[in-house]
Amino acid sequence: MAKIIPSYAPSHEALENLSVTYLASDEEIPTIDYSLLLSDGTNQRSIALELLGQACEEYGFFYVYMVSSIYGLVNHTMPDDVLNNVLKQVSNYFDPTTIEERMIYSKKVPSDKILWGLSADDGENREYLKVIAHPKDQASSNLTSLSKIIEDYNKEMRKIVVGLARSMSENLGFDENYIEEAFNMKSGFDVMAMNLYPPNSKSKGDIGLPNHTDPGFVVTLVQDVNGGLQILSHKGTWINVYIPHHAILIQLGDHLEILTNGKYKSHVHRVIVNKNKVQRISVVTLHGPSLDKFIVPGTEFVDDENPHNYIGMTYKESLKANGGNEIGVQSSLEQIKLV
Ligand SMILES: O=C(O)CCC(=O)C(=O)O
Ligand SMILES: [Fe+2]
Repeated sequence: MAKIIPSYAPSHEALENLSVTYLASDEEIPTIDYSLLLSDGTNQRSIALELLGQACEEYGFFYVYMVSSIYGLVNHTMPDDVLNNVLKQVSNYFDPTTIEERMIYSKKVPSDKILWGLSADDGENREYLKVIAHPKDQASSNLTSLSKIIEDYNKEMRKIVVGLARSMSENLGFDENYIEEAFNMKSGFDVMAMNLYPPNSKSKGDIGLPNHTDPGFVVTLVQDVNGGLQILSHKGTWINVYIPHHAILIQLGDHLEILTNGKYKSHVHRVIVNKNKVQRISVVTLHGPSLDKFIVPGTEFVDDENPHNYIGMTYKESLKANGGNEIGVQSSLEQIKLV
């Protein structure tokens, strides 16, 4: 029987241009109907929770999406206009004629609240802007024309992330506040990375963003078009991330892996650029614990069979453990892992 290609997959023409080295499978990635997670005490909620548990334990990534209407609207609580606006405004922000204005944010000193970069080399091809979106007293407010939409978008996204934290806590066998408290999420350190692939100058090579995992609790991602992001699955194969329009991709972060002593894992991912043919915008938020929160595997996840696998440290220390800075939010999992 012929395979039905979902309407949100890229065209054959787009795929033909992709170097063979970076081919990945079009395996479906797990989907979670967010409204069912919120529906109190129903049988459907138990099923949604079970699917979420499987997605976290096996895959480490999934997208939030409405199961009952395959090509329809997505069923999370992010208002459509906020989602449209963030993508549109970020696209405008990366106007090639105003690059010089953005360059003032390229200074890499640890105290920076905002970081801009442009790479066009063998290792990376993207233009990006990283800002602190939460907590308010540390946020990069009023520094760019994007401040208002960033605030609106992050406010909505945080509600979804808190809902996921509660459901995941239940799945792990705890009170629903377990993850929120373990990460002190009320003061959680959220960094938004806005990415343009390839950057306005021509890209050199296929890599948009090299293999990496991300720190934090979870990473949320929205994008304007599909194509480019690939995640390494638990089976050791690369999966193309094709998600429906307006769906939100959730990837588990390093610190959920640390808290659960490896029961839930962050997964390596990368971005491949398509020979400069299609430009893509992604808005990626790394939702972290509060900077001063000490993160260590929960005692409930440690026993004779599962010894302590990670060194405990504050979130702030972990962001600096590989020589990076806070706003850079690079993974330090290699430095934190004991085995
Ligand atoms: O833009 C993407 O598709 C992924 C970006 C990413 O992985 C990141 O910013 O950490
Ligand atoms: Fe990432």
